[in-house]
Amino acid sequence: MSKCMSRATAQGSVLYCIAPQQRTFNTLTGYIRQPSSSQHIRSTSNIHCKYGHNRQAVRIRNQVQTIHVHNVVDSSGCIWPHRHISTHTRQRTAMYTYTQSRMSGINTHRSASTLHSAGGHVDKYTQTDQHRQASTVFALSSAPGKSGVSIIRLSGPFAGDAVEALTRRKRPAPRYAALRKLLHPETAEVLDSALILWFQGPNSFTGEDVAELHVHGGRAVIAGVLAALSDLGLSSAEPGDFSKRAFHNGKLDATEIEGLADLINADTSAQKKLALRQMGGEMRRVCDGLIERMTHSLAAVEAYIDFGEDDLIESEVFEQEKIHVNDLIRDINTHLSIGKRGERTRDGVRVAIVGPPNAGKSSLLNALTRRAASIVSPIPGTTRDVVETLLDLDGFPVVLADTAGIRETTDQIEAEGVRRSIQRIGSCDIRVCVLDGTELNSNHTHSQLALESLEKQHTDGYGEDGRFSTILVVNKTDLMSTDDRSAAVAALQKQFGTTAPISFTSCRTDGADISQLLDSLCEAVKESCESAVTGSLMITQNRHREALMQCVSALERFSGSGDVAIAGEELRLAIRHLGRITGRVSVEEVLDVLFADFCIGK
Ligand SMILES: Nc1nc2c(ncn2[C@@H]2O[C@H](COP(=O)(O)OP(=O)(O)OP(=O)(O)O)[C@@H](O)[C@H]2O)c(=O)[nH]1
Repeated sequence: MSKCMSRATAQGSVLYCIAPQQRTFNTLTGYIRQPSSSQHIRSTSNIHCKYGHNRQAVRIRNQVQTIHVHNVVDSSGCIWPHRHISTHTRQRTAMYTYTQSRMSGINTHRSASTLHSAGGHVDKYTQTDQHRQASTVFALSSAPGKSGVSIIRLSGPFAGDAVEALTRRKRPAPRYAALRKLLHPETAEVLDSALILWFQGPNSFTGEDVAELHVHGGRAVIAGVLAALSDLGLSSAEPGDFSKRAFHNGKLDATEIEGLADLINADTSAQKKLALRQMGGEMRRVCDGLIERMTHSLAAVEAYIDFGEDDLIESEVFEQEKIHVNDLIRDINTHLSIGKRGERTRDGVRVAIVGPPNAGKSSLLNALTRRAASIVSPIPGTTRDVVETLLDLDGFPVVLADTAGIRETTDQIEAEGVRRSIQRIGSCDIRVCVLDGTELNSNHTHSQLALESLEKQHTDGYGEDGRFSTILVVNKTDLMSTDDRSAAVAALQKQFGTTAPISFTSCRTDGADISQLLDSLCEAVKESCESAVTGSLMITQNRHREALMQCVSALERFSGSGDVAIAGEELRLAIRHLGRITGRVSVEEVLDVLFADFCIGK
């Protein structure tokens, strides 16, 4: 085996490393406790060692099979003991530590040969050590870019050591902020003065050891600290890494993680409230309650299958459980019947402004958003496609869409726009149908066509929640007389009934009057979300809805089944569907209940 000698120098210290020339051997870093010195020594080859804070270690990165590190000689002539280091190919990082007490026993002024013959100061290599650094992740947890303070978060078994290596002091007491200087572990360069928070696992967000470094939010500071952590052998966190660790350590379930993501993305107060509720575990509690009930039923059915013939379990058990399951179906359907309020609050209520050309739809969108989001012109058919913009209406998120004016046309592009408008009428939550008040009483064909499209898409004008989900807007009131208004109301009520909300607006460029419409729209938007913010259950994602619906289907099959074994399978399937929402369900749960409730084995 060929050997190479690397000579490392830095600020007057010299370290000689003699190591085999291994194909896969890339980097060797060491933390050598040296009370008299904390200088960093960088090798001229790809090996480098340094004087670190509290212990000596030799870390080998990359995929290394066998490393022989022979004489390591420091500047004072000491030869560090011979060692033979073997690692696995799959181990990315191996770490060999020398305890403080043993190192302090080494007389650094003794001759090289004396020390060499003394030999054997290597601590036992532990499997855990190999993975500690690599399995510890770090990331900038606050928004990137310049800021007053930025937070870098570390999570994993090496988090505390990393803090000590950066500060060259003991880690702070858990949950107490401590002001510390951060120093580069190799160069001792001052990186920043930071506030450090230490959370001893499992009492942390991820359930692991976690440290937060509150550094000054300059780009160079952040880059310096991140590079130092990388130099320490820690891994950069993947997106969602911290939450994933929290999930795997049982700190958060899937719905709470979704709530956390929603909270971070919340733009309006309603979205924030909804996210906080979900993050607080409301969905989990509902699901856990339902799963518990199903698990009891399954336990009873399983017991009947296994012991029914021996008359240990009464034969009515199956029928009794069917009653319980029917109650479950009713309860889940109640949750589903609340509609898409949670999803609307999370993703925004879809409001479409529809109507004939030139009625003032784009003008209205601009007045509502208070910016020129859509092109306004006296030429009919200006808007060709759906123009979407986001609006915060009294804390509720709204996706407001301007659409092409509905009319018969031979222009292919405009016809496509009209098709999209009609499609939007059918798919949105609330329709705002804008009509030109000056043309309404003259049986204007375009207005009629737009109103007919509304009726076709939404036969009676009532939405899934049983409320009239279309607001009729009579625009250009600045050009209308009082008699015109009364006639417009009469005409619209004749077509849509007296409960149809009608608003009068004027979108003149020199001052819009849309207050009446704003009130109606706010009310409609609130109504379409409200129970999600205040009510008992919020289904915020389509996947929740689908899982609940699949669960109900399986429960219905259970109820309809005459075969207890098949019915048991359906119940198991129903539990699995519900378990997918929270990401937690296991066979053990069923076994636990089975044995606890029936005392089998007596
Ligand atoms: N006097 C008056 N004019 C208005 C009012 N609202 C809109 N207009 C004018 O009506 C014309 C058409 O307005 P738009 O907002 O482009 O109408 P639209 O419904 O989007 O038209 P299309 O793009 O063809 O569908 C423009 O000249 C506007 O300035 C209003 O309340 N009063």
